[in-house]
Amino acid sequence: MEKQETQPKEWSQKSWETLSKVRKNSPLIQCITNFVSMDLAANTLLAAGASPAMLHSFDEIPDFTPQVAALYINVGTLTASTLPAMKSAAEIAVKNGKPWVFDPVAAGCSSFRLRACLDLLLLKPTVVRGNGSEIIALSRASFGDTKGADSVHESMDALEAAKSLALKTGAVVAVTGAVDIVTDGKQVIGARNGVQMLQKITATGCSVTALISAFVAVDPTHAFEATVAALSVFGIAGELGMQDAKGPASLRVNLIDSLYGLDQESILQHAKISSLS
Ligand SMILES: Nc1ncnc2c1ncn2[C@@H]1O[C@H](COP(=O)(O)OP(=O)(O)O)[C@@H](O)[C@H]1O
Ligand SMILES: Cc1ncsc1CCOP(=O)(O)O
Ligand SMILES: [Mg+2]
Repeated sequence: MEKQETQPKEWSQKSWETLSKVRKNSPLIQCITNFVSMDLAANTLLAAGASPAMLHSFDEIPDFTPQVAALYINVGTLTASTLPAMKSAAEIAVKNGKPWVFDPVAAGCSSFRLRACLDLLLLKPTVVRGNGSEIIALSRASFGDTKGADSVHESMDALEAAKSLALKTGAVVAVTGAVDIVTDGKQVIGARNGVQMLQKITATGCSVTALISAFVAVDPTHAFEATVAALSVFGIAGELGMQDAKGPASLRVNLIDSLYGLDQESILQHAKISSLS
């Protein structure tokens, strides 16, 4: 039977329902993430109702990773000594049927980092979320056309790269920017929530990937829909937070407050989700 496409109003309802489920279930999310993002990513998860644990020691992974609802891996401050823990956690998550979500920060920055990201992709992430330059680097398996952790591409420039990466890896692939794109290689959904000022706060990308992990944790059989919902919810929190922000520092505070206080009416009113297929 042909799969029914979710309509725009259903997308916003789905976003609300998934946030409500995160609040109700408070999923435990293991985050192996970079030093810059630890604070904002953990606070994003707490504000959404999830339970973050920034545990990254190789020695703890065999005991701890099987207990989590989802695993989040982010290579932002990658070193040769931190990579084995990431690989081990991903393997254990997959072995235990837990979803894992990958943020390939600055994937195209160096051959070391690109190789590490391509190796992690072989360990079957459920979702990959990056900016335009990161997704293009992974899809072409080439480094160079990038500016560290920041993107030199619009998200829409990475649409074909995202589709091809999704087909190659079997992961749901999300590209953020003015339009957040989510694809499984066939279906493409765009979420147009968010404000440009989010780019002026470090680790907002890392934090929205952490949020995706929590949303996927409570709806693992619908990772695609959960990813769309998380991106839209984070963007709406940014829009509401921007209303009385004076700049990046106050937006950072307001973002967390808005996410914490989001209600059904605000989500249904503000969500801008549509098909790009
Ligand atoms: N031009 C923009 N307009 C609105 N929202 C944006 C814009 N650029 C980025 N965002 C939002 O900022 C957050 C971080 O995305 P992005 O800056 O692409 O990630 P990264 O920090 O990994 O490069 C996402 O929620 C995204 O939707
Ligand atoms: C600045 C920086 N350098 C290494 S990791 C990192 C944080 C990147 O965060 P984001 O990808 O969310 O902008
Ligand atoms: Mg990033």
